[in-house]
Amino acid sequence: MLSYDIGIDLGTASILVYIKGKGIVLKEPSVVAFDRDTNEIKEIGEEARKMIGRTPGNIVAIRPLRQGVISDYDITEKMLKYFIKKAMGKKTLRKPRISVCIPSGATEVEKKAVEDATYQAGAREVSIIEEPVAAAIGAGIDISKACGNMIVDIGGGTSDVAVISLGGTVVSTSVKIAGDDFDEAIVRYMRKKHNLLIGERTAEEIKIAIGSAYPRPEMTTMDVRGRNLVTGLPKTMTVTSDEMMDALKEPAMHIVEAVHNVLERTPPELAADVYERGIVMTGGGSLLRGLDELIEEKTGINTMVAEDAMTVVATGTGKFIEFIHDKKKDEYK
Ligand SMILES: Nc1ncnc2c1ncn2[C@@H]1O[C@H](COP(=O)(O)OP(=O)(O)OP(=O)(O)O)[C@@H](O)[C@H]1O
Repeated sequence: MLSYDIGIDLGTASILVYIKGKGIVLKEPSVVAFDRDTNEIKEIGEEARKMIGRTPGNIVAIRPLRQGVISDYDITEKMLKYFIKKAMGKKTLRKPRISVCIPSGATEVEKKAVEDATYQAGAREVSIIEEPVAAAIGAGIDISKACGNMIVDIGGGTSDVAVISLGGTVVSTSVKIAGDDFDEAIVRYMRKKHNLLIGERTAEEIKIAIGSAYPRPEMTTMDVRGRNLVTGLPKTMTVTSDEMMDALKEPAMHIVEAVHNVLERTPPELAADVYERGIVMTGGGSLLRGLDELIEEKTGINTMVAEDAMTVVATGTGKFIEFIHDKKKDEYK
């Protein structure tokens, strides 16, 4: 019978769906637009995102997940249902097995809420996986061994740092400093240093184009348009990658501190494994230029960014189903 194994990366910013044998089939913003008067859902995902700031008063666009955890249960359930249906298409005969990943800091109550919502959304079997474990599987690390691996997963709203071994998290921390904070730091820098007001979208563009956390061999520049706070008029000015390094220093160092904090609490044997095997970075935020070099310099541990850093969590979540089934088979042997 036609059935699917599905992995869902339930992110604050976006939802990714992985189907075994097909790869990533869906990537959409985790946004829902609904009518406040009738409680009726108007749009979900990309269409809902387009409605932000453009809706009449009674229609509101919300992100039902905050820091990767359900803040509005009913809406999350409907959103999950919608994405699962959209990802699977029409030809399914049997309910899918679904694994969903949640941040390592989530509570039991939050875990249960995600699990219930997924069952309600039409799953035959649900497994909940912690984000760093999913990231490790997605990055191709064999997590079934008694060997320490460090994952630094930097998303939009949260960064998870974890040492995992034998399929579970041994030590971890979750900090609310990630990709979006880099954007905010750039907005603040431009206002303070240049009296230029820029939006967060522009800040993100600057970050991706010339942002850096570590000195580059050559300086790059970018023309930035904003509003001069003194005259109130539009203004274009050139910013350099060196300036952006200055702007991003503080949030980047927060992430380094989180890595230090986890290393300090890691049992010696596992710490030795991490020193030997290196640190693997995942998530969109890890794509900031030089962040790997900064972590490497400050910890003395070889650090690399995983291939397809933005999709490894979703891929790993999907592959987790095979992992737990293999594990169950081993237990019955
Ligand atoms: N090339 C790039 N350089 C720097 N940052 C990038 C790049 N591409 C994407 N990002 C940043 O990655 C972040 C989004 O990452 P991701 O999609 O992994 O987050 P998420 O999983 O939705 O969030 P969370 O894990 O917090 O729930 C955004 O802040 C975005 O600006």
